[in-house]
Amino acid sequence: MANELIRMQNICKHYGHLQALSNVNLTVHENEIVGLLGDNGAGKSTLIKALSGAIPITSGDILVRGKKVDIRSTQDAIANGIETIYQDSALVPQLSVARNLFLGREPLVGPRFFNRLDHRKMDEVARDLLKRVGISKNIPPLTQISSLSGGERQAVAIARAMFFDSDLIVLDEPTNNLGVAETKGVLRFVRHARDTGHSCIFIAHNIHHVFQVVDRIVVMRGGKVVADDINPKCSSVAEVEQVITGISEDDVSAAVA
Ligand SMILES: Nc1ncnc2c1ncn2[C@@H]1O[C@H](COP(=O)(O)OP(=O)(O)OP(=O)(O)O)[C@@H](O)[C@H]1O
Repeated sequence: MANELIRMQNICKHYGHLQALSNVNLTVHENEIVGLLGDNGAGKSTLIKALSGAIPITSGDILVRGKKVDIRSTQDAIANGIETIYQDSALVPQLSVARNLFLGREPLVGPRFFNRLDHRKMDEVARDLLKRVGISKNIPPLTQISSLSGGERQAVAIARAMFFDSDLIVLDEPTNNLGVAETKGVLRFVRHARDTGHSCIFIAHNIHHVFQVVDRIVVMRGGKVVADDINPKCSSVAEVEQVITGISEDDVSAAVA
């Protein structure tokens, strides 16, 4: 088993009286893709938001490579090697692909106080990166994000996480609303991310997509982890669906009879 990268330990989150997470434990190893599944309201997004610094947790610990860390903001998460890509990817539609790849971390040239954005470097890196993730053909780095398809946008967001060498890339519903070819592209990038030494947490409602890429499946229900070691190679989609809903085929037959 590879080394442990991230450990979320006894995580609790209350929204007022509602307990969205109760004593959740989640571990991700180096070079591992973990699929996080659960029905609506199971607590997946809350857990991921806690890991990415978007919301504070009520109690619990987050450890990176065995060391306790304090993640209170997106910057804290990024500094700890955790990059989260949401459904809408947090890209700026009016800016180019190259600018979006460097958003908030743009390289500068020129003397201090008189420096300016290093467009040439951004273009060079963007061209190389797009080629590496396989979307260079029709997309020059100066293309505006607004003219890209959903899948291409996801690819740019994943490329950004890979370029900044995030240890963990969290993908929240990356295949939602995507066509067949675009979905294939995103799944390919996820595999590519693992093959180049990154780990991923992959959240999706479409279990078939999850089965295609992940090494291990974790299931949440009612704010708790109810299974954390499902091997997609040894389980069927129907079995995992049962774990997600907590309802067995026998229960369904009995209710219908
Ligand atoms: N900002 C909030 N304020 C109050 N309650 C919230 C808030 N965000 C989420 N919740 C509640 O916390 C619980 C877990 O929600 P969460 O969004 O984490 O579930 P999820 O598994 O991501 O669901 P989905 O797949 O529908 O996105 C739900 O009961 C939800 O209503």
